[in-house]
Amino acid sequence: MFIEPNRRREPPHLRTGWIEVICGSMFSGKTEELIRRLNRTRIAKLDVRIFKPTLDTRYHQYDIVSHNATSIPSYPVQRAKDIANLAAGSDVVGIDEAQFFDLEIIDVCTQLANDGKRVIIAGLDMDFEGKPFACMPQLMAVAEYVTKVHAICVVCGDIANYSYRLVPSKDKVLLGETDSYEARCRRCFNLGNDAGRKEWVYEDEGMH
Ligand SMILES: Nc1ncnc2c1ncn2[C@@H]1O[C@H](COP(=O)(O)OP(=O)(O)O)[C@@H](O)[C@H]1O
Ligand SMILES: Cc1cn([C@H]2C[C@H](O)[C@@H](COP(=O)(O)O)O2)c(=O)[nH]c1=O
Ligand SMILES: [Zn+2]
Repeated sequence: MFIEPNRRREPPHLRTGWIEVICGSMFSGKTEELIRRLNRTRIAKLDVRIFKPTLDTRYHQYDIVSHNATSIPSYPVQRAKDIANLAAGSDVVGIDEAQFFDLEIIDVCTQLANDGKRVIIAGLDMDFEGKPFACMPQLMAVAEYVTKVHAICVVCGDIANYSYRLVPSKDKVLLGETDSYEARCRRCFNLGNDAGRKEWVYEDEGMH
């Protein structure tokens, strides 16, 4: 589990910010982990501002909602630079679905951290083809802390690192959930449609 650095007692002129990236495949718990960290900052009575791209309307227009139905209110914004203005005066900035923001999000997060804020940003590290997704590699490079979380492969039960697309679209951006994506391990992702569903044979016992 990520343990937060405790730097609250620094006087404001000495306060340094930092960037935390939470990344992984779909269903890996990125949003749950983001919400967990943000809730703790609210308990600490810090001024927290939370953002998501307007594009992400899957579960709710305003709230950030996990696949497990935990949620937290957010400001939907169209462009990364909108965050810079709306975050003025805050202590902590939370951002979900980072992969959908324009590349300016890297400079925006850097400036917020330079201004002494804690920036917690979650996003998909890879797209449906297993390629790095938009701003995510650069964000991981400039972050102080990177947490990679994993889902469970729905084909074989191993640790899943990939988001396998079940529908034929080749568009980079295609919103969806279990209707259009599966969490898969490396092997089952590479096998594609040939990946067989789990059917264990215990040789010792001759059981299925
Ligand atoms: N294949 C899976 N592996 C792990 N969790 C899954 C899977 N499918 C659904 N879930 C659910 O998704 C939750 C994580 O959701 P969420 O935090 O929204 O993930 P992410 O933001 O990474 O897509 C888990 O707690 C679990 O209830
Ligand atoms: C792999 C992949 C995903 N998407 C979309 C699908 C979902 O709407 C989000 C990811 O949400 P999550 O909180 O991580 O589950 O991204 C996409 O547009 N393109 C892709 O390649
Ligand atoms: Zn697998």
